[in-house]
Amino acid sequence: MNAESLRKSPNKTNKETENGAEPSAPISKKGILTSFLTGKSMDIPDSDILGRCRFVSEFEKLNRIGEGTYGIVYRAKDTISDKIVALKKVRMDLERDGIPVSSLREIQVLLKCRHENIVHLKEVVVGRSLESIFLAMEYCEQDLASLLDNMQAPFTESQVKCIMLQVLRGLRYLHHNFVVHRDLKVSNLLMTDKGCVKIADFGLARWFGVPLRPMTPHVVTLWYRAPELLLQAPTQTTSVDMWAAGCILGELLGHKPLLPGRSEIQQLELIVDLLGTPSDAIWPGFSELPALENYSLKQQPYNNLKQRFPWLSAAGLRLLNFLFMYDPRKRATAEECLQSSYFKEPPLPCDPKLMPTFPQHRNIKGSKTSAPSDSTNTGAGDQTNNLPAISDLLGSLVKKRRIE
Ligand SMILES: Nc1ncnc2c1ncn2[C@@H]1O[C@H](COP(=O)(O)OP(=O)(O)OP(=O)(O)O)[C@@H](O)[C@H]1O
Repeated sequence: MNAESLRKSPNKTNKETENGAEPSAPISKKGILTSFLTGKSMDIPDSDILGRCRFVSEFEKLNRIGEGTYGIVYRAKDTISDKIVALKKVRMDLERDGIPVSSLREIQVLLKCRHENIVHLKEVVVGRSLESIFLAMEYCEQDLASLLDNMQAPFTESQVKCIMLQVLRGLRYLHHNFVVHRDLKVSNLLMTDKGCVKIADFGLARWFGVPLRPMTPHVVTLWYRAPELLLQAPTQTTSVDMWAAGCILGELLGHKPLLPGRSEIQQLELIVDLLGTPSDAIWPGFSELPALENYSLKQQPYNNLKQRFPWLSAAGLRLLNFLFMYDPRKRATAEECLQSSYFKEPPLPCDPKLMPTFPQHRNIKGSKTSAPSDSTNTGAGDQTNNLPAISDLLGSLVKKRRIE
């Protein structure tokens, strides 16, 4: 496994846990699904809410740009508007209940999000068979993981600040709207050739509320996973995204992954090596966390962030320390980070438009791959009178799955 693929999925476990501790509600009827997808009342006719889906044959596949756990992503041209889009083919779980719950979540969250630092889901597109669904998203030329692996010179501090400000603005928007992303990492940060950073991949995202309900702890790719998740705290909040943001800031500043653990135990050890051993004094309730019943952390009294980043200003170190508060209740919020003096002192964040442009290696890398199976000519002209609504389509795919 090379650094790029490790960055993308280092020990990601249990990407979705339908049978875990998470409360769920049955989805089997079209109306319920419509309400799930839109958050609107179930008695509004589906077509009024969701409109009609276009067929994928209206898109010309250009090349494959990425493949994740839940789908293959293609660069494609919308032949009606001539615009370039990213077309993510949802990987169906035909052995089980059809459309993966992560894809339903991704559609549900993205349909409601509209922010320049969140990838924009333009529409849901269908293939010839009911089993093929595609997400047509705005196209971003780069993802940060591939960029970091391929760029000649590392980002300057002023570019790092520019990227982080955009990530934090995206997070502030999500958290204000009660969405926790839960899988923030450099490979899920995309960048346009205008220097605009977008948070992507909402397959693990959730709405949270008060009171906090238990969620499965095995989320967030290992390197970016917060200590409360590693120690199996039953509830999780937006602070898991903030820890991941701290790891991303460290990675951008240090030009390599900050905490590249190979197992959950090693991940905890790396955290303790960097930040010192937590205690009930700094993190009330720490010693009662479930994982500590069978395991004790090694003793390491020092915070080594300054040793790791000796050149970083006091404001930069303060920000990192704030993001790496062990106690999730004390950890920085996105809003607090945006106020940090680190972003107001030299070197100042560069203007996104002044970010350098990078070679679009992804457009070449995947070009040998075959077309999405439904992008062949399906006689779309004959079909346009009979387009299914998103809710009809998903309703027929979701058989008996229970989702939150
Ligand atoms: N809108 C987009 N524009 C350009 N590239 C994209 C876009 N969306 C996704 N990609 C590329 O496709 C890859 C996989 O996409 P995505 O992360 O959404 O899939 P996934 O199956 O949910 O992945 P993972 O296994 O990381 O959870 C990304 O790393 C990125 O390189």
